[in-house]
Amino acid sequence: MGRTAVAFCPGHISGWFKRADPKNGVKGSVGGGIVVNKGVTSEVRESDAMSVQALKKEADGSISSLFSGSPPIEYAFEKLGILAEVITTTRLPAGSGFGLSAASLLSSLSAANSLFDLGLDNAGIAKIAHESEIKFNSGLGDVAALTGGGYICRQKPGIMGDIIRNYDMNDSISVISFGPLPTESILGNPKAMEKISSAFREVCPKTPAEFFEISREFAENSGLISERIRSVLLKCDQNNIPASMTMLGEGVFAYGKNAERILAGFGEVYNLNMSKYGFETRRND
Ligand SMILES: Nc1ncnc2c1ncn2[C@@H]1O[C@H](COP(=O)(O)OP(=O)(O)O)[C@@H](O)[C@H]1O
Ligand SMILES: CC(C)(COP(=O)(O)O)[C@@H](O)C(=O)O
Repeated sequence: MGRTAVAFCPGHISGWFKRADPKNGVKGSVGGGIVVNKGVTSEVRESDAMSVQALKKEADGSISSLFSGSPPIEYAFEKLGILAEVITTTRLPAGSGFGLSAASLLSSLSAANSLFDLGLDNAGIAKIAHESEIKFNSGLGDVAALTGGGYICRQKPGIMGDIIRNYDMNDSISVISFGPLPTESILGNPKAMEKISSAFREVCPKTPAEFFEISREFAENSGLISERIRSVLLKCDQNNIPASMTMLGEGVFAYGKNAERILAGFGEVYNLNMSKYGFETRRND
């Protein structure tokens, strides 16, 4: 069996976003989100063929297969001229607004950097990951968000854009997901993106409460809230629990110690905390 390397990248829940104006040349988005402590662990193994296997860790600790093949990762590895067997593992549901496309890219590239001694730094890895996300419409701002931790406000697009990071989101974040909302299906829908742009406000939160207020106002104006999301949001409102829709996934994220109990009435709840750190470049240590 060939040599292997392993790396982790946190997830990222977007609360609000807007695609950046391509006129300024830098592709991506502006908006706000939370870097969360659960994400993707990637194992990269030397191989004479490229392959990607995505696995999910279930609540009982068992491992199930999510899917095989990941165009964004395969593209990034091809750009680097490397072949490898990549195995990603996550506790979180794919395609559900946790930024797992970005997290799987960053963790697998970080592990590859170590395994093949590529000499890339954080910015070098983020650049390739961001380029892959944009090419496959699998995300716009998650890579930039995951270059650090906290709850954030991205004021300029791209991985070198201005990002305000706050770190006082100390209570738990509970999330329920009713199923995937393939990011590309929204980003590739001009009408949906027009409504999303009109819902966007150029404001940045100073507190966790403000973060959820901005997120919720955006979600309400985005046209994306489904009936199932609406029923969860109403229950959270009745219990004074800050909550909004996970962007882009058919789910709800809610804040504070009482949130888990309220969300549990609707299905499986993922318990998360804000992560103080983003992805870490594994060097050839
Ligand atoms: N855990 C994962 N492992 C490997 N590739 C992934 C993973 N999650 C997402 N991807 C890749 O990113 C693409 C888009 O995923 P997306 O719907 O954006 O998920 P998310 O909303 O969690 O970012 C997927 O089709 C897949 O190619
Ligand atoms: C919201 C989204 C465009 C997609 O996020 P996800 O579905 O989690 O990949 C994100 O990349 C952002 O720019 O904020």
